Amino acid sequence: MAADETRILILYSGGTLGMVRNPSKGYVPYPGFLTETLRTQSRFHDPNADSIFSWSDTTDRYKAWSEAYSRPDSGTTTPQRSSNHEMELSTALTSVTGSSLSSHFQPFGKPTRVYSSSPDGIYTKSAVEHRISDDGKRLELMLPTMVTPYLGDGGKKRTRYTVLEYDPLLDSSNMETKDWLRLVADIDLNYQNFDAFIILHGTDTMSYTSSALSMLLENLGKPVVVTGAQVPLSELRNDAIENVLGALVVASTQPIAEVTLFFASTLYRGNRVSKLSNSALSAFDSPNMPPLARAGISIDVAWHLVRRPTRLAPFRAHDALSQDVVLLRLFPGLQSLTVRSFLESSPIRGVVLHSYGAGNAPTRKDLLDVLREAAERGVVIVNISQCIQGEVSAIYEVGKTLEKVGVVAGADMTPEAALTKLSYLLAKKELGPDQIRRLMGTSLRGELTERTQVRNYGHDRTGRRSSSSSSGTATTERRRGKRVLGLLARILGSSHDGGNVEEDENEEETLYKIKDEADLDSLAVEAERGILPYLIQRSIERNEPSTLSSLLARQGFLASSQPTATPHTKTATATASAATAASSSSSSSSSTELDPHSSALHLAATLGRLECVRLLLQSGYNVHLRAASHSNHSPLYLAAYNGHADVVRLLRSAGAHLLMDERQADGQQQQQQQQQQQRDIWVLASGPSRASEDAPVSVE
Ligand SMILES: NC(=O)C[C@H](N)C(=O)O
Repeated sequence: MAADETRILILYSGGTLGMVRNPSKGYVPYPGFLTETLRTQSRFHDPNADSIFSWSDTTDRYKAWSEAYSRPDSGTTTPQRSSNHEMELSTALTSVTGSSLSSHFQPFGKPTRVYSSSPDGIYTKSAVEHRISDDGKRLELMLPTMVTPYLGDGGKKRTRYTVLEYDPLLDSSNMETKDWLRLVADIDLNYQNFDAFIILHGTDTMSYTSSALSMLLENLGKPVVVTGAQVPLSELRNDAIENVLGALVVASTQPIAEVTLFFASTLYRGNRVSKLSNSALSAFDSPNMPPLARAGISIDVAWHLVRRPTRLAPFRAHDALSQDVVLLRLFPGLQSLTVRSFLESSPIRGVVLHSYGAGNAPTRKDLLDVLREAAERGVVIVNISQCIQGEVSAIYEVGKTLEKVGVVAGADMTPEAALTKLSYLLAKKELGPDQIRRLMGTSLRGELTERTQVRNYGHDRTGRRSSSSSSGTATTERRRGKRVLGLLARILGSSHDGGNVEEDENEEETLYKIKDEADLDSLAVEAERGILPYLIQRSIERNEPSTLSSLLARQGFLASSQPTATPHTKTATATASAATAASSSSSSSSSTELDPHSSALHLAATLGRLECVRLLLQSGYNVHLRAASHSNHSPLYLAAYNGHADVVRLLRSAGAHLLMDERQADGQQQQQQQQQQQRDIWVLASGPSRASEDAPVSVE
């Protein structure tokens, strides 16, 4: 596979988007329909890059295409409709195998290897070959691929994808816990061979699935985008095309290594969404957190909200969920007897309690006694609010009473996130109820806003800059800003190597005689915006980890306190418009964001700067990305190619693996590199990297 292609695996579990109307049963998912629809539309599949989509980037190219393809004998983009439908269909079908219509039915692209964790649960009709593995546990398929027209990056990249279609396809109301585990197992089996994953899913339980997947996929280094539609592809007017195409583009072009949900031009964190409408095309919202991105005229990503793994740990797919969990919604008049029999009649180990308002419940002793007894038996009870927006904060006495009987606050989690997180934690045998209670109030995958987070990041939950939080750190930040300017002067002005510039504050003060503090603030930030990437590069070249460390800290702060470009939530109408107003004055692509396309890690890997590589990984630089400036290679390949075994080892411990085309290239490389030492490094770079199974639950 070429390095200019992003490779995506689509796991198609079902849902409205691929349904066809059955006269007696209503909409039903129909095997093969979705893949065929995508294959026959050139915006989704353009194997020879000869569709109008690949040739309309300039007028000259369109003219050339038009002259070649619009001659009277060249056919049209859709089959002509005749008055006789039967005849038209049979003519079209004959033509598929013949020649005249073949341009409308593009052949599939070259097949690729895909694994399925469920040997009996796959639609194999379009597979070129398939066989059950010797241990009977998985299905190995050669699946044909589809490839988009060239997109983004100046038209030099395109996306090659393949669809692994589940059988039976499910209306998502029929999804169960085992189906989530299956999706996770399939991502795990195919993790190294693809750059990103898309899950096509019904909307009804999509937010449960995206929440569960976010918990089960730990230290994720690649995008996993869940999407679906309200209106199926089989309808002329539908939202499936926009959603699938949008998910493909976002997954291919934005290195957001999280489980996300893309719907109606909006990308949400997967564990922050709920389905709020069954009639609007914009069916989802993320009431307690702004979206991660909006696909408007351009794709605006709120990079300061995007999570990046900062632990040196490989990707890990978890394979267990507890089903002993329930949702319990309070309502006026709820009888304690009902709750008691509910809690005692089944093997319940976890309860998500839907309380009122800011986490309030009746203070009736009989009801509280039932909850206390359950908590004492080890049942973990988590309090979240019935309100769509807001958090549980125990500001009223009635709320505090719940805490006293052992109910823990679930902050601003959605019911879907709270339930699936509880189910994930209860499946961990090594965790006792108290540990689970503590973890339920801690952010594992960005599913809740921790109070300290609000203070540290200087944003409230609608994404506005929080003024109260920023003032406390202003002085420190001003000092750090000056320090960076000092570093800048030192690096640019001096030819001597090394030296710990960071500690030398007096010298910096003399370098910068500041007259007007307010001017300095904006000047310093502007200067840093422009110069930080360059300084980072220079500190790597000069192998100065301590300088790099302070530059990265500064970059991290500026990225997290980015005042805006934050796409707002729909539910927070009032505050959202304030957020939009605040954001309108600033650019959405400020370079103070941690540049996701930066090649700093590639440079450090190439030069063998071990400590710099470690610092970059701990600052959230993605271990899998290719860099155009480094022949489209991953950091791991560059470290191996340049013979830096220690860096290879470090990258492997952070989950790096050679990309598909690099694995093919490494064989040739080994042949050229005769020395034993060089051969060893490629073995090191391509060996298996698995997270240890008994690693403790991590708070990322
Ligand atoms: N729009 C949809 O996909 C709804 C469908 N019932 C499902 O969840 O599968």
